[in-house]
Amino acid sequence: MSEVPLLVVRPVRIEDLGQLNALAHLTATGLTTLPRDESLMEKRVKQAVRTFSQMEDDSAQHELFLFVMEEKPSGQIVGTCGIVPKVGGFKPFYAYRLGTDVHESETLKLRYEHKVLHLLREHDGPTEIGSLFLRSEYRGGGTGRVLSLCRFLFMANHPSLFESEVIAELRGVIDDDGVSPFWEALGHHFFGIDFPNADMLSLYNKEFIEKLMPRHPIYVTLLPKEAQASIGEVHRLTAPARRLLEGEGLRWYDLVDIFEAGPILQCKREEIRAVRESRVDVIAAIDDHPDGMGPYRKCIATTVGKSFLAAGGLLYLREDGLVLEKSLAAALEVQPGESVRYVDLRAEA
Ligand SMILES: NC(=[NH2+])NCCC[C@H](N)C(=O)O
Repeated sequence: MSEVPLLVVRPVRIEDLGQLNALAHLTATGLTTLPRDESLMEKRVKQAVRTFSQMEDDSAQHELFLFVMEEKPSGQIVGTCGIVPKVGGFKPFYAYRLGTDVHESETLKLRYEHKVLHLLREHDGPTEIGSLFLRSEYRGGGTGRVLSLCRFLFMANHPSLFESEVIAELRGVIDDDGVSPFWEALGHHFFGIDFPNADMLSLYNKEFIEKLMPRHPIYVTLLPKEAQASIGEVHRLTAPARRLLEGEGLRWYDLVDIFEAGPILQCKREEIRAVRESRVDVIAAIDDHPDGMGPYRKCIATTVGKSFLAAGGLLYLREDGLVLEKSLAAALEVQPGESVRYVDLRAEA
């Protein structure tokens, strides 16, 4: 069989640690699911390995599903993505809710609508799709979409493991030196440290947030213009992720990050396009010269009962089921008679 490189998403393993640490060094400041800190990375990977091994156990606390994208046959890890089945719990999940307060005076005939940030502490939180990272050489051509969409196929396979609401916290406006206008205007006065430090510390322990965050709502008009303008806006490198998630049905309503005011997108799990439109069908044949309608470019994943594997690839539709090319079937480790879950990749040509 020809060895065409293929990219497959699979659950993280403890042996991936070294490669994940190397990957984290390619990010500017690290990501929640890919911290630039070896001990924290190890903790995350162990949490994820445990979570995958306890999927069948309803009483277990499922902390983190972390996936890696592996290039076959080289074994190189080129990207990661993750899902936190539930945020909040023992430690609350913090966010600012942007509300409107109306102030009106009959005497002066004045009416003001003030934007106000209210601190939210959520113990019974939603499912969060975590940060996604893909090596720059692999970006484009739909690979990032596979990494993002496979999380929704995984959720569709295991709905009972996830909350009915799904959120994504997107990176807010920060410049190349790690300076966030919102943090400078607000957090910095209360925490006394710079944004990258506070961001990193919050991954370990959120006690300081509880103790040091301003206790009162914040009137947005009192913040400098640049900080006001950054509320709900994303970092320029996060703009493609925002478009992708909005295309899947996630929307920004009124929640933002408490440190840098990046938007928190929300959607009901069942209303996410890739969850709603994904289908499970049986594999009729594995053939390099398939008949049937197609090919169709899909994000394809194994279904329940098999270890989770996902890839982007071509599918052909026949009356008796799907036809997959050999390399794709080999990557997904599937045989005729088994089923796969798939959804349109929606990648631009
Ligand atoms: N950019 C940040 N690190 N913000 C602080 C953490 C906020 C996050 N929503 C949490 O509760 O964990």
